[in-house]
Amino acid sequence: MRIIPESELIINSDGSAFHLHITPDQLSDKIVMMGDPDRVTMTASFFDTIECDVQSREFHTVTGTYKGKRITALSHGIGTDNIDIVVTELDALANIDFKTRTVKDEFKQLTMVRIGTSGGMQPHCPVGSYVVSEKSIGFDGLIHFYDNSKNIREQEFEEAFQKHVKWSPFHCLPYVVSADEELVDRIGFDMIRGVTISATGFYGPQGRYVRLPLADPDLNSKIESFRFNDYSITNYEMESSAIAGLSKLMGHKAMTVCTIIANRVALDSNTDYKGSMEDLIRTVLDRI
Ligand SMILES: O=P(O)(O)O[C@H]1O[C@H](CO)[C@@H](O)[C@H]1O
Ligand SMILES: O=c1cc[nH]c(=O)[nH]1
Repeated sequence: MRIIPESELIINSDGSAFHLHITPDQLSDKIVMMGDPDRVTMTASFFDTIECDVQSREFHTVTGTYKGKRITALSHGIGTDNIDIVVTELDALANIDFKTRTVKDEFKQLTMVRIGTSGGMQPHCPVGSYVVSEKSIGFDGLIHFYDNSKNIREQEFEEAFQKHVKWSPFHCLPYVVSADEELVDRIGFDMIRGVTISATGFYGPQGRYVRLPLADPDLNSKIESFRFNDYSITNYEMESSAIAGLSKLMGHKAMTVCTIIANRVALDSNTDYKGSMEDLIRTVLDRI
């Protein structure tokens, strides 16, 4: 049996995972995750009991109970590079024996729902709407570092997308992955379903022109007009592709749902989204 070296999986002296700083017993198998550490505080304010509250860098974790369910809420910060850390450490907390550094005989499946903010790319995703990422397109390239990614990637969709937008050879190959179907049906049954791009930045990589001119100023209009079967691209955010991809490779269930805070077609935005976020968090907590 492989013993995972200390350098590959760093465990702190208190027995916690290197970045998340939580111990295996502090993790529930039902997890809600979000970029903003303060959103974890908001989520925990809906809990009936709090078991632990741990803060380390941008990773804020609270485990507690909500209507009798044990749930962990945690912040992952911004970007798919953080998701590599978070999902790998969550999986390790659940499936690796930290004492023997070996993979446990029995697999524990985690359920992860990301509750985020996002920019709408279609008129039917206005500010304030909730969009479930039925599929995600990763502009980030993270999944290509792992073996077997071709088993979970939707290559016809990827090829059609690259052709339509005339994808630059300077970028990583975009990958398409689906969220967990059962989870999407259970949690997002009354929400807008769509295809979400996980971008590698908020400005240029999402086609925002502030001061630096864009390499391809027409990319967003090509993204808006792209169709594959009945799918159109609905929104931009920065993590769902890696969450869906890594979870699928590891055997966990995951999905992302976002409240739309800017619409790139209507050119409007709303920074006062606390109420809409609170409603979305409560809905996910009720349904997870
Ligand atoms: O509101 P969160 O969950 O952070 O999600 C979105 O907001 C951040 C950018 O402002 C990115 O993390 C993006 O994915
Ligand atoms: O436009 C947006 C809004 C929130 N988060 C993003 O990544 N993009």
